[in-house]
Amino acid sequence: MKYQWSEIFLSIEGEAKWSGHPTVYIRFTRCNFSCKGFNNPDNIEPASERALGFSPQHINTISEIPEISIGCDSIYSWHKDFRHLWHQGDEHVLAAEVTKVLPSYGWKSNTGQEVILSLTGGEPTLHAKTIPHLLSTPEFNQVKHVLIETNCSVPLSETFITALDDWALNRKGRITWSNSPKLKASGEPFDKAIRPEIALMQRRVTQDRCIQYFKFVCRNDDDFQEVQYVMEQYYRAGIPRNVEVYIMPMACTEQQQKKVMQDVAMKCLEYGFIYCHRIQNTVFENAIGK
Ligand SMILES: Nc1nc2[nH]cc(C(=O)O)c2c(=O)[nH]1
Ligand code: SF4
Ligand SMILES: [Mg+2]
Repeated sequence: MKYQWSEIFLSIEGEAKWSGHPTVYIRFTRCNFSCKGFNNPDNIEPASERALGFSPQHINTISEIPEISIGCDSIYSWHKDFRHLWHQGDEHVLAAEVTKVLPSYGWKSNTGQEVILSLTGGEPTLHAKTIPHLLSTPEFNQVKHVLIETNCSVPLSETFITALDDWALNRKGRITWSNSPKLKASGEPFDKAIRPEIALMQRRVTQDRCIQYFKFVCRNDDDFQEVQYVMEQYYRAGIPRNVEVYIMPMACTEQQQKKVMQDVAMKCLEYGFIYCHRIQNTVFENAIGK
């Protein structure tokens, strides 16, 4: 099967439940959203040279991309102007790239710590038809924990869920659904962004093999109120009220994160949500490949 990705890297998980855990990321290409509203009060076109501070055409490899500070910080994985930087190949080519970045101890360290395989993007569920085949490739025999970093807005097929469930049962593995539904501030329309039936579908992966949480990007009280409203829609549809809800400061850069993190942390205490720092911003300046 054919795969298309923009980067593969090893880092510590920077966000939410598995923060700090060793993780290999496959950043797939394409997204169904563009999230132009993030960190963009002046409504600048995020793919323009004015917003980026550089022209994508002049970039030859992904590591040359400077810090992105407006819009989606993963724009290079889905915007057509970055297409020349993408990679493609079959599952063996992709798995070989993953193996290159894996720590010398492989998928499990001597202390028993598992390396998470994070499928991110872009929107990784747009590749759902090919993901089960990828997970069954022999190079991934030792993978025990797959994290799907999704915006929870792309319908999931019965076939995909069954395949993930079979993989988890046979492998004694786990699937984490890391959901980042987009609020109004992202610029995406509510009815496209908030799809409780998709979150419910995720839970059809057998319960003891399935972890699910929600993670929202906030900067002010309006955003927190919207999270409350949005979660109510998920609860009504059948998502249990004890599901973990994380709030991340709206920030592409560490500077932006620093500016709002204290307010966001205090609001988390007020509303009863879990504060979620973007560790990769603080530790690695949100650099590409970290
Ligand atoms: N360290 C690190 N953690 C992450 N968690 C989610 C990420 C993403 O961009 O999907 C990400 C990322 O890009 N880097
Ligand atoms: S859904 Fe995620 S990857 Fe897609 S544009 Fe929005 S922030 Fe970027
Ligand atoms: Mg990132």
